[in-house]
Amino acid sequence: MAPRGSGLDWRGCALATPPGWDWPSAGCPPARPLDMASQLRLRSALALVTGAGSGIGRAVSVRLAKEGATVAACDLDRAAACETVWLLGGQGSEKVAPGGAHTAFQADVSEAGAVRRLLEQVQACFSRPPSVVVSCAGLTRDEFLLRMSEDDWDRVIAVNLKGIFLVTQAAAQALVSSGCRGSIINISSIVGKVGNVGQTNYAASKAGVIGLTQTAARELGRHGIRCNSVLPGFITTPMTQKVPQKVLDKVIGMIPMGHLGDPEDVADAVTFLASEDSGYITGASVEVTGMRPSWGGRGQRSGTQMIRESR
Ligand SMILES: CCCCCCCCCCCCC[C@@H](O)CC(=O)SCCNC(=O)CCNC(=O)[C@H](O)C(C)(C)COP(=O)(O)OP(=O)(O)OC[C@H]1O[C@@H](n2cnc3c(N)ncnc32)[C@H](O)[C@@H]1OP(=O)(O)O
Ligand SMILES: NC(=O)c1ccc[n+]([C@@H]2O[C@H](COP(=O)([O-])OP(=O)(O)OC[C@H]3O[C@@H](n4cnc5c(N)ncnc54)[C@H](O)[C@@H]3O)[C@@H](O)[C@H]2O)c1
Repeated sequence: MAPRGSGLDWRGCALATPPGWDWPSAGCPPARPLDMASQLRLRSALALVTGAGSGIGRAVSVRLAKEGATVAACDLDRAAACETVWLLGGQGSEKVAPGGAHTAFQADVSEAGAVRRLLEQVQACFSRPPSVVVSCAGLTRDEFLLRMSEDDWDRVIAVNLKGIFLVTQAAAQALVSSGCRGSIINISSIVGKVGNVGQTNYAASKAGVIGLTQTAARELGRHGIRCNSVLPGFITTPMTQKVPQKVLDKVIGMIPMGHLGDPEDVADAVTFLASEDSGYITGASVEVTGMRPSWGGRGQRSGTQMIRESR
């Protein structure tokens, strides 16, 4: 165990501290004024975020921490997860986050043993299961169907679909055995609903996430565990930076709001679903696309618009 005040967590990862914060002399970062604490929707929640090292997962981690959650930031890339914990600033000190400091974890979500160990480590670190679980870990291996390799199919299904099965199952088992309520949010994609050229593997994985989450919602509701999917459209992250510009130009032309979304737009929807503000919502698929649902449905608001109006 790293010495208290060393600025390092139990694994030796950098604890969330503001740049230049000198732990030994400065003590813990100042606690928030009480009135702000009372406004925090996720005060005392422990949130496990996979894919927390980049893009949407990093934005989700930052947003949940701002709402008072303690974040267990997991990624295949340990250094990236540690960087996210660092970015969470001093909000993770024990003074402010009752559940303990934000902490980084490394795991490959497509491996059952790694996911089992991840949940064991999180519970050992915080003495409780995560009550909020957000699966953002994912990847693309785009190619036309006529040319797609079996390996490209297998890897995308293993991470994007099996990974969410493993994390959802392990988290639900921990919550049910401890009698705790929870909110599980799985990041799918609008592609899982409408398909996309060059993405038979990815679209299948994301469609599977929707069906998995709807079924989990039916089974886990009796345990007080809600399960919902978020379906982002094109969001500006490293994942979309690989898309040929001519394709981006085509798709942007179809987006009524005329621009790609930001990771923070997705984090808004995730935070709503993580909090009691969505206490009677489960099995839902919230689209965050800058478009009307189904890419042009008439007279409906997008998920982002609904979230913003609910504030
Ligand atoms: C009314 C219903 C509308 C439905 C619209 C659906 C839009 C979906 C938007 C997706 C939002 C969510 C994405 C999110 O989940 C995160 C990601 O998945 S980001 C990655 C998204 N990936 C793609 O969109 C695939 C992009 N394409 C490629 O990577 C390559 O084209 C590839 C498939 C690898 C093939 O490469 P290759 O060099 O062999 O061919 P070209 O790139 O030259 O492409 C040949 C022609 O095909 C056109 N093309 C390719 N992909 C798309 C596409 N996704 N949508 C439309 N057209 C596409 C490309 O423009 C070329 O056309 P042309 O010959 O006219 O130049
Ligand atoms: N960016 C978009 O336009 C968009 C749209 C819809 C859905 N999504 C989904 O949102 C999620 C996050 O995407 P992003 O755009 O932030 O991508 P990103 O590439 O920026 O981040 C993905 C993160 O997942 C991690 N990861 C990959 N494989 C992993 C594994 N096996 N185990 C653990 N971690 C792993 C990566 O290291 C990375 O940090 C993905 O599931 C993606 O499919 C993205």
